[in-house]
Amino acid sequence: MSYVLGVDLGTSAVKVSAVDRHGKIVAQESYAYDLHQPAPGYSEQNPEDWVSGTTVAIVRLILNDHIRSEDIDGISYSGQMHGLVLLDENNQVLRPAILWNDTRTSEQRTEIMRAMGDDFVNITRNEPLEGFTLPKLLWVKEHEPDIFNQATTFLLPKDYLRYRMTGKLGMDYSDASGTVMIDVIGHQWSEVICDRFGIPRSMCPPLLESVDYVGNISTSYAAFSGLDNHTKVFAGGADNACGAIGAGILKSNMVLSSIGTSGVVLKFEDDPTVNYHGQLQFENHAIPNAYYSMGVTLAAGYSLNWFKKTFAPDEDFSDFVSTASSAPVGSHGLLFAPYIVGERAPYADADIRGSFIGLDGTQKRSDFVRAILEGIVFSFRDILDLFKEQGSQFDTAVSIGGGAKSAVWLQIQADIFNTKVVSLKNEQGPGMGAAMLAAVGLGWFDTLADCAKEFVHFDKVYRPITENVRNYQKLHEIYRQIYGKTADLSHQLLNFRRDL
Ligand SMILES: Nc1ncnc2c1ncn2[C@@H]1O[C@H](COP(=O)(O)OP(=O)(O)O)[C@@H](O)[C@H]1O
Ligand SMILES: O=C(CO)[C@@H](O)[C@H](O)COP(=O)(O)O
Repeated sequence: MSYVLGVDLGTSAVKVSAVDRHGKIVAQESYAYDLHQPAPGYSEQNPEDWVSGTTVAIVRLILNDHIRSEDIDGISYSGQMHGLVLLDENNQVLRPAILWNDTRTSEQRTEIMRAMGDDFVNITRNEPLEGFTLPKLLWVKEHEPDIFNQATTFLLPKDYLRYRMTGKLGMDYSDASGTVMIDVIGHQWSEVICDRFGIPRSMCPPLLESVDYVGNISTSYAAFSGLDNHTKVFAGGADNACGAIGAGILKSNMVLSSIGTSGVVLKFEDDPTVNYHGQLQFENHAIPNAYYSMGVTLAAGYSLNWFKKTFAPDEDFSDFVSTASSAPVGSHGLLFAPYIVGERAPYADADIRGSFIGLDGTQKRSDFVRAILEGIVFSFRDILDLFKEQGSQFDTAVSIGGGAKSAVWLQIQADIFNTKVVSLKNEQGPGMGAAMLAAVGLGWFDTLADCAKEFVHFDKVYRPITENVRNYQKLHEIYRQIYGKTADLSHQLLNFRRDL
């Protein structure tokens, strides 16, 4: 037998899938780790937890699922994006990783735009939002100069994991574009940006294509994990790029709707000159010389998790979510705006906070659950509308992530998008994308498109229901007003908390 491993290094857990030459997931193991929020807006993880979690999952694949290490021919990765990992001259981690959903960097964001304005957006094709890596580097430089001065390299989460498994430093373009430090079209670190913000060019790791072979599993990691050092390691990609590949989004008529901790609406870009002026993210793809754009809802599955953890901690997740089907479309007049950790798209506002609007004494808990599912999809619809304003047309939305496990949520997506929604047979978007990078890297297929034909299979189709579409259209008109009408109140309340 011959397998590849797709390592999906997520925010809540790492999932490792063993995939055969036909794209069948023969075994899968995962391991959850903690998120540390030491202050409002802060979000950190210990990089060592990623390494231990991945190793536990691999050991379980070998011992529990009887995947023989000599059969594992390749490994690649899908990684949570943007997180800053700082290493010293001995490649030791200097501080906890500052993650994509950490919003402490509003001042640095303003500073960057003040210094470079549109030039910055023209080079990186993105605004320097709080979640991205450059503002995090500048925050450390300003607030922890001793640490910054010891730093000789920075990496992103899955690059650190790959380093620990191979001893090789590098970063692929799809993840590097999320640092907002590369010239996206020129495919290189931007000297202008590094020089302007005093980031030594030597801190930037070598750039790789996602399918590039970086080396074999090192002897020391093989001894630690039970892997064999014949296993070839390929660079891997940003989770959203891998999610798109694993969901077969290889043409611009399809849109990806991903409900993980964060939510993503993503489009394959045929035209690299399209300009969203930073309102949407524009990134290098894991497919060589291709691009994609996306809008991110910071708290998608996270909103649902928060509600469940707070009000129904002991219930089974699926049972809890399915209670939404006992509430009607529109949740008896309850709307939820999912801005509970700030927002990125379409409102790049780290200080906005969420709301329930239309609370009524007759509403039940099921209305709240449904309102959360609906509010997240209304936020996705806002992003979809931005694509449509630029002339995009879609006939299919492919739904991935934990949220795609729920039939009621899939139907809500079809009704709010007014588009056919499909789920995947192997609901493993990013992990499958990672496995596909290894399969192409090994030469099992010539291109990712060829690999998709063998690996990606659609499952159920959810079609819009006309009456629901009409009602959701009316509700979306109301939902769209929430940001403008609550922004000032949210900002005042956040300042109140900060002053305590
Ligand atoms: N059975 C379920 N039905 C609907 N949503 C679910 C279910 N199980 C988990 N989720 C949602 O999926 C999210 C996790 O998705 P996942 O793609 O695994 O996230 P990540 O890669 O960000 O860790 C959770 O935040 C949760 O809200
Ligand atoms: O910040 C972004 C994309 O720009 C997030 O999508 C992260 O990449 C984390 O994703 P999940 O852990 O929610 O999948």
